[in-house]
Amino acid sequence: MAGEIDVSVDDQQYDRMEMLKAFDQTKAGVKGLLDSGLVKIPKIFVRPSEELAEESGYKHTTQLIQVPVIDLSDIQNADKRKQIVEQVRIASETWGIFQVLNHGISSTVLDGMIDGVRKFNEQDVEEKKKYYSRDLKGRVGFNSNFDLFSSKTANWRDTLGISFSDQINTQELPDSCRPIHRESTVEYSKHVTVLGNTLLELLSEALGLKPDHLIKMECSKGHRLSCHYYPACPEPELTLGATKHSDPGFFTILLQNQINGLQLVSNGKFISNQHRVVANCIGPRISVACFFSGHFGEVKVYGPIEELISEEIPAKYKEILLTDYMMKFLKIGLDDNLGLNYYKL
Ligand SMILES: O=C(O)CCC(=O)C(=O)O
Ligand SMILES: [Fe+2]
Repeated sequence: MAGEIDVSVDDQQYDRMEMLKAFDQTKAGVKGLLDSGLVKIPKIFVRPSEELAEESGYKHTTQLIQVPVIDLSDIQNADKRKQIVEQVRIASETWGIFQVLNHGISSTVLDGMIDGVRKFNEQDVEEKKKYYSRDLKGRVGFNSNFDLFSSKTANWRDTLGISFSDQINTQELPDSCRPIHRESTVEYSKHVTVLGNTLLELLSEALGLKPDHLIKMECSKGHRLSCHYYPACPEPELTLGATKHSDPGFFTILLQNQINGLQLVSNGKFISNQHRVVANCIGPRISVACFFSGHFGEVKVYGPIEELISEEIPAKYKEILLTDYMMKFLKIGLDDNLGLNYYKL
């Protein structure tokens, strides 16, 4: 139990590393802290007020911002598709994020996934602990803060990561998927792969490429579901659910329950949106980020697409080995992580 190890705030004897280790050793995550009855958040979660301030460029969730919304119905109709591709181009150039409607995934499948994440996190803690792991290459692993020991401040969330290869075979999945309701996760993964390929076609067209260009580059070859659980926080004004970062990988499809929390900053052809998640006094907020990032250990080299380079628009990024890029991202952790910017020419 989290309560057995003292991770409470103590200004006199604050040893951050010891506190991080103690927290990690509970294997019960942030939810475990909350269940132990704490009313003040441990210091490892407390952020400097400047970082938390609205002035840091974020729109506060109470000022609801409207990201571009793109309706995918009638996508096979040539005229409608042209309009959709144009919307995707504009949204990707200016926001780096958009919401999709009529994406073809039923609410039964979406709710099943969210419900599975909730049940996993709210099951008997001893059962959940069996999945606690810091092996970032593992197929299935639960932990609190993958970057716990490299980040400046811990995030108020727990995450179950599940990696899928392109061919999903239920039987091939380890038994450890059971607690998160293997069937609903597999079902969600299948649907999100179809949607991912649809989006890759639209993104290819929006870049002026053949529809199958990005799919042929194997941008949707594998994906990892990061199933986040943001427990209600007793002092949400002192911490964050997730530090400001932009995602690794080619693109991300995000599913979330009814509780808001995602905040955006828009920067400057298709941008990688920087975002962070606030902590809430209500909860849990549950989200599932599906990262289309190829496989870990992939020896494939990626660089700017030839068709998109010219004398006027020279290559802006170096060629990279996918595995090196992903390992670098994970080593740095979320804090202000700008992903591809480290590979600018
Ligand atoms: O929970 C969210 O809304 C966002 C999660 C996220 O940014 C991530 O997993 O990279
Ligand atoms: Fe993210």
